[in-house]
Amino acid sequence: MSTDKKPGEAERTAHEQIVRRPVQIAGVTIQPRDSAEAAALPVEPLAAPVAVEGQRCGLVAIVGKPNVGKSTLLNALVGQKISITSRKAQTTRHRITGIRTQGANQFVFVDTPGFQTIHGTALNKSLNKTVVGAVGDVDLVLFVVEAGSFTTADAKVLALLKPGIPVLLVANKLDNVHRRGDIAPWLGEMQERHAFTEFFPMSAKQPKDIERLLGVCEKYLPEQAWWHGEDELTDRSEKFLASEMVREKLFRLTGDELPYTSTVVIDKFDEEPGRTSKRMLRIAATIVVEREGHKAMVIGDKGEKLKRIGTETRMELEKLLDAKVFIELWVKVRSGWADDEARVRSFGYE
Ligand SMILES: Nc1nc2c(ncn2[C@@H]2O[C@H](COP(=O)(O)OP(=O)(O)OP(=O)(O)O)[C@@H](O)[C@H]2O)c(=O)[nH]1
Repeated sequence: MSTDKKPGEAERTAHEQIVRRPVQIAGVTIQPRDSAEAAALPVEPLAAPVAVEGQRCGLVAIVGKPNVGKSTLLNALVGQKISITSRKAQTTRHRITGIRTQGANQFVFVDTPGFQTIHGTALNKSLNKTVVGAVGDVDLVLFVVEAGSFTTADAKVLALLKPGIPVLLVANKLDNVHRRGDIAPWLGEMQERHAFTEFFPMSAKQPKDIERLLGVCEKYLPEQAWWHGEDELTDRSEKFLASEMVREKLFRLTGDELPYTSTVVIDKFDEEPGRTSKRMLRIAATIVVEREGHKAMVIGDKGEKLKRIGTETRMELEKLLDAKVFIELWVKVRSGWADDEARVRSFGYE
């Protein structure tokens, strides 16, 4: 065997050397492409990533019934808006990963749609599947409820949690509780319901509470190398974030009249060479509603509402993506899409 080293080869880590042998991942043997010599070596299972000293990294799921503040909490924990929030229940429809790297710790958060208990549509079945998938294999679950309250809808979410995974009870919206003395007996009742590892009364709108919560979550992260780069905020695409942003403005600006079954499809997401150093994005999106009446509601008087949805989305996306954004919005009526499984999938739901 030749001992000649190419320049720089001496600096290779032990982990890189192992990857150059044939390896088995999920039962499949993968041959290295560049070395016939290495291919002759015995096949070895791929070693786990070598932990960089002191690094911790783990998955934290955020679960709870609709409207308890999960997305607000995720955005605050990540320190950037990546999940949409609104006063209207059931705005979160996808599993969203938010990443926060702080000191030696990398928290990978998974936000889930509020568990749907009322309607049995194809859309709601798909949303519930996302929740069950998200809580299966994580290091910690943040079970979010409104402080002082526990309803049947909360109980249904709690019943989904698998034994063996630590669950922290996040009693959110503490700022809405005027009689703080009521919280201690309520926590006692909660203790009876589930073996929560910790109780955390807080407000997702209080930066101090967010820092304290990160401190508590830290000890549940296993010691292992980070999965994401230090600057990464989310694993969702910019296109996805754009559709979520349109959806948020849509719900915020149409108030309670527009049913939550309205959705947004991105038809075009193109990056064009800008004249300055700033990136330039050209986006076209269609808002899909169920009835002609909803379409009129979204367009508004002389197109005023749709124009505002477009302007507010553009302003927020320009900040988030650090780019100049042009956005064009359309509204289409597709009756019964939330009941149609094929259509639910074609709109990007699992
Ligand atoms: N007063 C108060 N309001 C909060 C707090 N956290 C969230 N909210 C509000 O609660 C509402 C719902 O918040 P979201 O973060 O959208 O809730 P969600 O649980 O993600 O909702 P779904 O997407 O329906 O599952 C919004 O109006 C938030 O501003 C809090 O700590 N205090």
